[in-house]
Parts: sequence; C-alpha cells; structure tokens
Amino acid sequence: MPVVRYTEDLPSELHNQINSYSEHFRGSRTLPSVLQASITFNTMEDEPHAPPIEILNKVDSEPTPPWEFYYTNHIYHAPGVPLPDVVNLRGCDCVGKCDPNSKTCACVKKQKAYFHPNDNGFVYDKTGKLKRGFPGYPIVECNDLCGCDEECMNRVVQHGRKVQISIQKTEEKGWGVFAGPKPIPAGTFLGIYSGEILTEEESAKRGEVYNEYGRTYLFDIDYYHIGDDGMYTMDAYHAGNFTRFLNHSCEPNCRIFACYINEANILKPLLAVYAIRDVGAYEEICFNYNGSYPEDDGDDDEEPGPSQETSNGKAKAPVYQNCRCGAKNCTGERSRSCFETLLQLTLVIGKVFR
Ligand SMILES: C[S@@+](CC[C@H](N)C(=O)[O-])C[C@H]1O[C@@H](n2cnc3c(N)ncnc32)[C@H](O)[C@@H]1O
Repeated sequence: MPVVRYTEDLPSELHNQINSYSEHFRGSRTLPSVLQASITFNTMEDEPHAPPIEILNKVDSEPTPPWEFYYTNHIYHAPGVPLPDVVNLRGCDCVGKCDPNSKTCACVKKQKAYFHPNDNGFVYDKTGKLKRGFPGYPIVECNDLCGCDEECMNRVVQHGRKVQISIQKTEEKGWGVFAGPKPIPAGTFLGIYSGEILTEEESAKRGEVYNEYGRTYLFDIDYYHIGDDGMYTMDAYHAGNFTRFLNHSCEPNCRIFACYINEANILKPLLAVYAIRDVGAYEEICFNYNGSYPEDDGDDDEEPGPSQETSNGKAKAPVYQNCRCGAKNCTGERSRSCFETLLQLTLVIGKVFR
C-alpha cells in the first residue's frame, strides 16, 4: 500500500540552499544540471524507466525555473485532508493479466460503472494508450490488492512516465512543458499532476496569494462525477513535477483525467495527464484550463482546472484574463478571452460557473 506523505514533511533544503546563494551564482549555467540531477534523484524509485527531464531556456538568461518547489511525483496531505481510504478499497481476483472482456473482473466492473452503456473493458488499448477519442471519464486502474500481475494492461499510471519531456522558457507564458526529440503518440500517459492536496479553505487562502504573484498552481478536483461537495484542491506550488509547468491552450494536446488506484475515496483521485492527440517533436504540451474538449460531444459539465475563486468570492483575477496561447481560435484579448467566452456560454445554458 502507498506511503502516506504529509505537507509538513515536505523537503526544502535544496531550494533553500540555492536561494541563499548570491545572484551571480543563481544565474550560473550549471544550475540546469543541478535541477536535472535532483529530479532524477527524487523520482528514480517511482519512474525507473523515465528518460531524464531537460531544462532549457532559449529565450532569456534565467537558467532554471524559480527554486520554489520540491520536485516529486507524490501527493502530500495537508491538515484536514483525509488519508487514503484503503479500508473500502477492493481488488480483482484475476490471475496473470486481467481480460478486458471478463464478466467477473471487479476492476472491469468498476470501470464500466463510469462508462457510457455502449463502452466496455478498460480505458487502455493493447499498447497501454488511452483508446482513441476517449471522453473525460474517470479511470480505474488495478491496485495493490488485485490478484493480477504487474504486466496487466490496466496498470499504466502506476508505472510512471516513459516519454522524454523538456521544461522550457516560453516567450510570453513563463516556463512550459515540451515534448523531447521524439513525437508522443495520442493516448500516451505523461505524468501525475502531483503536489499538496488541500482543503477548500486552505486553497482559497493560498489562491489570493498566488493571484498577487500572477501565477497559480492550484487545481480544483471537482470533476463531474465528484461535484462540488467536499472538494479538494491540488497545489503544485511548493511540491510538484514537470506537470506544474503545463500552460493553457485553447487548442490543447493533453488532458488531465481523474484516476483511481490505491484510493477508495471518490473525492481524491490522482490527476493523470495524457496526450490526447499526436504531439510533434519539441511541440509545447498544454491542457485547456477551462476544461472544454470536443471528444465530450456536447457534454457541457465543467471540468476542473486552475482554481478561479478566492475566499472573498472574487473570481477572474488578472492571472486568468489574458490568454497568450497563440491558438487560431484564441483572441488573447481580455474582453473576448476564452475564459469569458466559456463563462457566457455556461451562463446561457444555465449552469453555475465555479
Ligand atoms: C500552472 S502554471 C504554468 C507554468 C508557468 N508558466 C510557470 O512559469 O511556472 C499557470 C500559470 O502560467 C501562466 N499561463 C499559463 N497558460 C497561459 C496562457 N495561455 N497565457 C498566459 N499565461 C499563461 C499564468 O501565469 C498561469 O497562472
């Protein structure tokens, strides 16, 4: 069963040390290799087959992203957030590899409960990629209680990232995430949006501070199958991995799905990032912060993205207003931003916009 981690135990020695050095040292071109080494060191147990992450800046002289976070693929629990529910967790009794056509596999049944009546089996094809055109359903993987082996086709997220990723400075959106020299096929798992899991109150408090910075790493876990009750938020500001650098695009090539493995609490899925179309070599990887994806086929339920509200109810801080994604369908204008277009659409169809 997974090790439980608490926010109070988050390591900060390395970034405290780097930040205590002179400005001259902090501008040193050796710092990307220090960050790359710390990433490999912090993740070698949970993603042993992952190629090293590259840190690259072709835009200005900042050698690395700000040293403000601990690089991790794990989830750290803040006070008030319940620990993983393993008491109600159930596994399947399959031996060897689960059969996606099985009528008895408990994991096939759990997955089916979230599917459209015409869908069957697992979310993955035989190569471990999400099936083509997969809508925003929750994903249920086999877990530590299951009888199947590690090679079961329903274990993908738990085996970690396998594709090369580059964290690069962009011209207008700060740092971002890019594919490496190899294209990434549609459906490929990229990584978990890791960080601290917070209560709603704590997230609202932190949101006000981040809005002042003009950068936010809060991600509300309010998927359609969860609703707004007892909502938690993932915060990748102090702890996170490369996914904390994913920028917004109005023409996204990746998406974040709710994924359940060793957790029976429906409110606390892992946030699993997948490519949803083929990503070219060195192409920037972005998701849609507003949660609008054509494969949902007219499903107008909101999907989570960066938290857009503060404790005093003020939404739309400047951090959300100007889009610089450069997509053909994005005006980038504050008055006709993607955020507001969606807001108007949402109001028209009578939904409450968070
Ligand atoms: C989750 S962070 C993404 C990483 C961030 N670019 C960085 O340098 O750390 C979200 C922040 O990135 C910026 N951002 C992301 N997408 C953007 C876009 N399309 N246009 C303008 N700014 C964007 C905003 O400052 C936003 O608050």
